[in-house]
Amino acid sequence: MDAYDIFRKLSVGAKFSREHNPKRNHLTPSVKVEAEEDVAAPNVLPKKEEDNNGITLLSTLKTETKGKKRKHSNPENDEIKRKQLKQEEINHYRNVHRISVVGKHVPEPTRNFDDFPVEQGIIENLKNCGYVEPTPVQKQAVPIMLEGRNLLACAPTGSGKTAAFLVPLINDLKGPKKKGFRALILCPTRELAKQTQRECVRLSEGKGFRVHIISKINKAVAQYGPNSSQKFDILITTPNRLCFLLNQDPPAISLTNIKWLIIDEADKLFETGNRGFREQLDQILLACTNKEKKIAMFSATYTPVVAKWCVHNMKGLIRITIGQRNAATDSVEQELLFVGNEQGKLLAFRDLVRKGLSPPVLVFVQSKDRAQQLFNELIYDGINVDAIHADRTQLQRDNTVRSFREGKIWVLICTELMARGIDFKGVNLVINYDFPPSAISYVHRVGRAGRAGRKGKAITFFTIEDTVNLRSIAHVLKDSGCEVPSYMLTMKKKPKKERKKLEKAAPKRDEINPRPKYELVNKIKRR
Ligand SMILES: Nc1ncnc2c1ncn2[C@@H]1O[C@H](COP(=O)(O)OP(=O)(O)OP(=O)(O)O)[C@@H](O)[C@H]1O
Repeated sequence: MDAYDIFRKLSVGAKFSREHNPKRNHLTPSVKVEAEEDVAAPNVLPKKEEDNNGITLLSTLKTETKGKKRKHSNPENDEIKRKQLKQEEINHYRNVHRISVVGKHVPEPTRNFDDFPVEQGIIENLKNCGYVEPTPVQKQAVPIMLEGRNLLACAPTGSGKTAAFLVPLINDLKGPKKKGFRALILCPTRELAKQTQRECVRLSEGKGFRVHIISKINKAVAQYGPNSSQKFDILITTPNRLCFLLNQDPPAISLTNIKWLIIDEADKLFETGNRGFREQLDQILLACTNKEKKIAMFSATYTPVVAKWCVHNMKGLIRITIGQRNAATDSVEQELLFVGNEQGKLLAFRDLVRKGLSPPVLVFVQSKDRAQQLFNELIYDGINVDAIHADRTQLQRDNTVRSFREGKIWVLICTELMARGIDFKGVNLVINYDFPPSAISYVHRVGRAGRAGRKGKAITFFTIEDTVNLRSIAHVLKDSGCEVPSYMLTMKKKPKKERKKLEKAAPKRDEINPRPKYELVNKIKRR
């Protein structure tokens, strides 16, 4: 009996199925070799996708499964395979943290603070701030800036963008030098500049940097002028103040040694007209003559004009976006409340107070006058309230911000001045008493609550006159997972001209509870 006979005897009654024999697939050499070779073949190198600007989309790595097959793996193929697996792992990590990148040779995101290739002292400072893990924008922006790359970063409000640019900047400047300013951080408001200065001092503790903010113009003219000792390192300022110094004859400040130019709230600084800073920005850019300088732009909102400028003017640019572009932070519960008319707003506000407000609360109005009018109303309701706007002196503004931070003021009425960047910890509620002038403004305003992962709430009053932007703002709410009536989403889109008009000038509104003049005067006097 040969082997064949033995097999037949043993297998009587047994059925063999090609499909259900697991060993077959496992052992069939052709299948196994094919799979291995497809991955290792040279034609599976990351497929480059050129976007409109000729930039490579690295996060869209694809694996081609068809192509030339090689019978034997070699070290070169193994290296390609290793690189590809690594890239897939990086892509996965980015997806988990909702990081998208556009650019060539984008460095991989850093997982933990201890992995940041920066001086240990800076890591200690981060930990001393109570930060446990880098936020997504920090994970990706820090390694990019550490490689000295130009960057445009868009990440939600309250997601830690300030530390994302300060950490690499502090590390790169190494220590104090007598070379004049080597880093310039531009912010749209003085309040934001002060806040950034505080964070910079905290994160650079132990380094001995001189972190300046232009507060008194006259003092600055003497301090930074041609006869200065150049003992400066980092300048944080608003464009207007800086341009004032640049416009002196001779210029009262030199930006020739600027190595890092950081533009915070970039889309605001790129706005034209009297509400924006475009002209000033152009002048500042011209004054930063160092050819080696790097530029990093940050904002919670994205506008095409900024992206276009960056693509054309920033060599080797990398763009990063965290989450969905121009979306409100998802840690804020948002509500749109129809209040009929101006009187309805005051009633609705008082109703909220009656039901119980949990401070701190920020209330946005569209103008200085209306901030004062609302203040005049609320102060007599026994609410611990104050107002901040451009007509108040610098000292008053500083005191108000401090009192609000310290919890001495519970309700702070403010204008668009405070919409961007200001980090009041633990703001529980934002009330848009006056409807925001645009969806972008809405995103920034509601972003004063729900910062650094905390929860918050935003209520936006609207009247029959606020329909121009209702649809786009309703979409922002919907995109961040909040409920909105379907009619708002399907409303007819208003012409761009009307929307632009609103961005430039606030609509006319009835005074907040007009009263006989003598009564108002008495109230203000008693303040
Ligand atoms: N890694 C971190 N872990 C925890 N908290 C952090 C971390 N990084 C920053 N923060 C805190 O998060 C808060 C928001 O940070 P930051 O002001 O930088 O936000 P932002 O992204 O610039 O917001 P905006 O767009 O409104 O300007 C701050 O209170 C900051 O101290």
